[in-house]
Amino acid sequence: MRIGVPKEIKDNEDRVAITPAGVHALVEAGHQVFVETKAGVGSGFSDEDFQSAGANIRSDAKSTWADADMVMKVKEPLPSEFDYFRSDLTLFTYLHLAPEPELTRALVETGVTAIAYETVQLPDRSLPLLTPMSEVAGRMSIQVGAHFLENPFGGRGVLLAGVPGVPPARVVIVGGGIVGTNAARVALGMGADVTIFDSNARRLRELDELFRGQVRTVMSNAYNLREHIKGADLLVGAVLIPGARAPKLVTDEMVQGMNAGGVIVDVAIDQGGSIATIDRITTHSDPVYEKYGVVHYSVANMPGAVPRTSTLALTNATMPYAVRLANSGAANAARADAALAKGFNVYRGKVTYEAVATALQLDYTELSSLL
Ligand SMILES: NC(=O)C1=CN([C@@H]2O[C@H](COP(=O)(O)OP(=O)(O)OC[C@H]3O[C@@H](n4cnc5c(N)ncnc54)[C@H](O)[C@@H]3O)[C@@H](O)[C@H]2O)C=CC1
Ligand SMILES: CC(=O)C(=O)O
Repeated sequence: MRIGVPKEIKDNEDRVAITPAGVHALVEAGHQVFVETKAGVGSGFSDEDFQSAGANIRSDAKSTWADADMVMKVKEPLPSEFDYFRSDLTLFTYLHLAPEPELTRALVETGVTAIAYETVQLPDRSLPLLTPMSEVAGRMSIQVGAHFLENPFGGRGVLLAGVPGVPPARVVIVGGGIVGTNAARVALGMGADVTIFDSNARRLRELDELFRGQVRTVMSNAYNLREHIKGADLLVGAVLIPGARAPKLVTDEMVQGMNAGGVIVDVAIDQGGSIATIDRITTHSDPVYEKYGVVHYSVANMPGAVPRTSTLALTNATMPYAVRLANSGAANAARADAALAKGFNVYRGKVTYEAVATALQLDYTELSSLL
């Protein structure tokens, strides 16, 4: 198979979908790999590094897409990339289609086989290709929050840890999965007072054990959220219902109850956001805006700011699946691997992931009926 890896074009997105080690694995298995020039530079990989591993360097995005049977990316294609879509193309990347009707329509109309990293799901319900970036974004959410809590950056001027005689900042995390757990770990490490919400009682028990009672675990419902968000300094949105639009759990009124100069980091923005006052996706170039006196941060590609760590972590997870797709072709790989089949969001012009179809009010077709 011919695999194309374009340079990412989203604002400050310096991750790349493959490393020289990944190129080596694919070439060893008998495939050809085209990497767009400078695609890896932001992650510390030069064209020569890729060439030495066996890649063919392409001078532009057009030929990288056009000559490939499968394109591997990090972020969802932007409108300028829709022209490259075609029915004999497999696209393997983050897609987050539930809040993206335009992209979904383009994939359906062109018949691309669109496999989303974020919905590949193992039998234990874990999401192996989302997890590494959720680990990164969860850890980053607290460091970003601490930064914007500083007075010169619009915050109320509190130190997460406080100091002897002055209490620590209050951090509230909504969603106790991978993002939430990693956020809690860093917030605790920095000395903050941490409260974590989840709607799953078993998860709350696990968190209580994991953090040995050092974080407050609270059942997620509107009443409890209102009580605990009141007076919070930093609020992290970290919920997920795989493939679906994020539920808006935090209302305008709850945000108004936060301390003035508090900060919201809505990591779940890539699925549409979980906080009512988050009304736009922000970028690394212009990451925050203010509403009700609270700083709002809603960057949908947070790990793109730490590309070296993120590219290595992401490709550790994606490459075994990429090799399987290249060796067998998309349809056979899906037949052989139920976890990978869950990644198929659009196939043969149909939406094959139910939560995406529901979010966008489109018809849903079971993948197995098309394979
Ligand atoms: N902005 C960015 O750059 C990035 C965003 N993300 C996003 O972060 C979000 C969270 O991802 P993960 O932690 O990996 O998901 P996860 O599946 O590990 O955790 C989600 C948690 O939300 C909980 N949840 C579901 N409904 C809830 C409710 N009503 N109230 C409270 N909790 C509820 C679930 O029980 C689960 O524990 C996803 O949207 C993911 O795509 C991940 C990485 C980077
Ligand atoms: C998960 C995701 O969308 C990201 O890492 O950018």
